Amino acid sequence: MYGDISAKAAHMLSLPKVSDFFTRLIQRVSPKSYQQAYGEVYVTQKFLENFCGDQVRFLARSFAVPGNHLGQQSHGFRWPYGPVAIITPFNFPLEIPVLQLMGALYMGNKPVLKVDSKVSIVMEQMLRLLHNCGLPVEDVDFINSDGKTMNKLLQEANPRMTLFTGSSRVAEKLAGDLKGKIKLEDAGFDWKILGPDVQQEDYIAWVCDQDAYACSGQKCSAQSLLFIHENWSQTSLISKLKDLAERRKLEDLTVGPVLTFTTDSMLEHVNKLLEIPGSKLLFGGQPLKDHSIPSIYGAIKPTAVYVPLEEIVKGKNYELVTKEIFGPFQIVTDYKSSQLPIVLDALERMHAHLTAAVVSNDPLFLQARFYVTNQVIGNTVNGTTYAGLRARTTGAPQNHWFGPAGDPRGAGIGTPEAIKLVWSCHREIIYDVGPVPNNWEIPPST
Ligand SMILES: NC(=O)c1ccc[n+]([C@@H]2O[C@H](COP(=O)([O-])OP(=O)(O)OC[C@H]3O[C@@H](n4cnc5c(N)ncnc54)[C@H](O)[C@@H]3O)[C@@H](O)[C@H]2O)c1
Repeated sequence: MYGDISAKAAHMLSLPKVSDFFTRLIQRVSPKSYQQAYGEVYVTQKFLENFCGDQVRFLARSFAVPGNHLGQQSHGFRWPYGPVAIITPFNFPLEIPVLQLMGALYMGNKPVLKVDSKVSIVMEQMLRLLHNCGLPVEDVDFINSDGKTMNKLLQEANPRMTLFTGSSRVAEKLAGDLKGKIKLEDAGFDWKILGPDVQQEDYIAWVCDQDAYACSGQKCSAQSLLFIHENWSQTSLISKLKDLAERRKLEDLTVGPVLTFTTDSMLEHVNKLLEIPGSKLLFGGQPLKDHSIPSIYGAIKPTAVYVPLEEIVKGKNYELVTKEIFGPFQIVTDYKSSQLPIVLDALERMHAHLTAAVVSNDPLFLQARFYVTNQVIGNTVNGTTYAGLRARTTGAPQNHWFGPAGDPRGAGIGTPEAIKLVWSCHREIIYDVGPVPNNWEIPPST
């Protein structure tokens, strides 16, 4: 049934009239450019296409292992949790709730869904579309509430599993309140390393701009810290980055309102960083002008602050530098080859290992081998890591696993592996039907 629902819903979302409706609805509540909002609709549609036909059935593929005697065999099953909850943030009003909701349903659960109330109209409309495509109305409960009310509901209803996507603060609170019966997709302080091989400067500057500033930096995968190898100092990468950032404008929402930080709080953060010795403002650092964005939201120009590497790793600065600012903001630093171990130490100390990019086509730089201690991939743990010249931190489509690593509570989104991991548990049924051998006698007690 869910294969059929997915096929119909994928078809509906492929109709220009419908995809345009959802794109514009997303834009109304989560300010981003048309292209970025459309990206959500597109990924959602492709995800639904992936689970048409028998693909939902195949998600629950089981296996059997021969037993010790005739009639015995063990079967491993992916088993649903039953009553589950899904909590999702404001920044992806369609993609995150649809992908997680359908994953929960595909694996046979009964979910209650709570989307951030600022943006939940998008999912309300999408549920109507899904009902129209055959989703039985009793299969999903949809609640609109604030966080406090949802917290109470979870504690009273006691779902067997809750999937939380949002800030680390709420994630940790819920992990305690729900006694660990939770999977998390929480904050990202995502980094990118430009390796020693300098090439394709324009392309790499463009990807950096998109990663840091698209959706005004309000993606959990947004580039927050950029490490640039000293070989790039001969290039005009920074000035290109500045030019690209300055192209962004409020009129088309290529930069726009920040929903969870005010202008003052972001500028105060910039000023605190500028007190660190050797740091400097590369560009931005000013409020947006000529707008009517209410002051409870933030509105700043795309901003980059340079902080020297040796200052970043100092105890007193580290926490400040690695604070997630959910807005158009990034830290930039540089490093020499001999300083790679310091870079790796800075990455290791981060608490949220979500996305990362290692921009290099030098395989020895990318890979770690046990006798080379300072290479990147083998020394880091981020769940979604892009490696190679075209590496990015954002843009993970439905065909890439997206989620943190290194935390047993870490969830994933999008792929069959993510769905099976998050929305089902392993159950083994050992069939042992006999026959009991004809000559069997009661053995001595053991
Ligand atoms: N890892 C990921 O996949 C991912 C994806 C998107 C966003 N994020 C993170 O989300 C954050 C931004 O989103 P946000 O500001 O909406 O996050 P948030 O934590 O404030 O809210 C997330 C959701 O939790 C609800 N909530 C808040 N308090 C709650 C409580 N006590 N009990 C139950 N529910 C509660 C909110 O109403 C909302 O629906 C950033 O930190 C970002 O990195 C992570």
